[in-house]
Amino acid sequence: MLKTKDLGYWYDNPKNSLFENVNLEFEAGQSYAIVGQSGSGKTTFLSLIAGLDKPKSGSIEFEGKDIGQIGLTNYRKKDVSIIFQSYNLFTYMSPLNNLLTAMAITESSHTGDKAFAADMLRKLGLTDEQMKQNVQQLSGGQQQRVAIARTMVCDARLVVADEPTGNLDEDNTAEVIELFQQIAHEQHKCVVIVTHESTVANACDNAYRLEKHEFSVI
Ligand SMILES: Nc1ncnc2c1ncn2[C@@H]1O[C@H](COP(=O)(O)OP(=O)(O)OP(=O)(O)O)[C@@H](O)[C@H]1O
Repeated sequence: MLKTKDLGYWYDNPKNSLFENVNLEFEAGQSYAIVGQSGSGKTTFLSLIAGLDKPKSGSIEFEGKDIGQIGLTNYRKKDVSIIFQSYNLFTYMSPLNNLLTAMAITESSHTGDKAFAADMLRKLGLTDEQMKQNVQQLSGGQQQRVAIARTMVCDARLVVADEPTGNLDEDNTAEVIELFQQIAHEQHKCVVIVTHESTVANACDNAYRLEKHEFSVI
C-alpha cells in the first residue's frame, strides 16, 4: 500500500540527515510499530508518510502513486488518518459531533450517518449519554477511543499514530492496542504506530527500529 523509495530527510543541514535511502513497505491489513531512541527521527518519518512534510530526497508511493502527485492536501484528506498522543479532538464538541465532522471533512462514504457514528462509539465503550457530552468531560482513555473511532468511520486506508498510548494507563493501553489491531485486521487498513512502549511494539504485526540513521526489522 505504502512504499518509501530512497527516502531521506534532514532539518537544517544535509550533512546531518536523520535518515537516508530508506526503502520500506507497509501493507494493508497489517500493523507496524516504529521504535527508536528519542530524537532518532521517528515522528519526522511519520510526518513524511502522513504527507505533513515533504521528503528531502527520494519519494513515497501510496497505492503505486507518488504522494506528491496525489497532492499532499488531497492525500491527507482522503488517504490518511492521524492519531496523536494528545487526541486532537474538537474540544468544544461532543464525541458524536467529532465523528460527524471528521466524516464530512474527509467526505467519508458514511457522511451524515449519525446511527453509524453512534454505533461505532458504542462499540468502543461510550454510553449514549457520554457521546453527547463535551469530549473534555471524558477520561484520557475515552478521548483516545473517540480519536480511534473517528479513524474507523473515515475511509482513509492508512492510519498513523504518534505515541497514541503515551498518556494512558496499562488497561487503556491494552484496549487501544486491540482497537488498532481491529483496524488493521477487520477494516483491512494499514496502521503505523510510533511508540516508546515495548508492549505496543510487541503487539503489532511488524516492528522497525530506527537507529543510527537506519531502519531495521525487529
Ligand atoms: N522543526 C524542526 N526543526 C529542526 N529540528 C527538528 C525539528 N523537529 C525535530 N527536529 C529534530 O530532529 C530530530 C528528530 O526529531 P523527531 O521528533 O523526529 O524524533 P523522535 O524519534 O520522534 O523523538 P521522540 O521519541 O523524542 O519524540 C531531533 O533531534 C529533533 O530535535
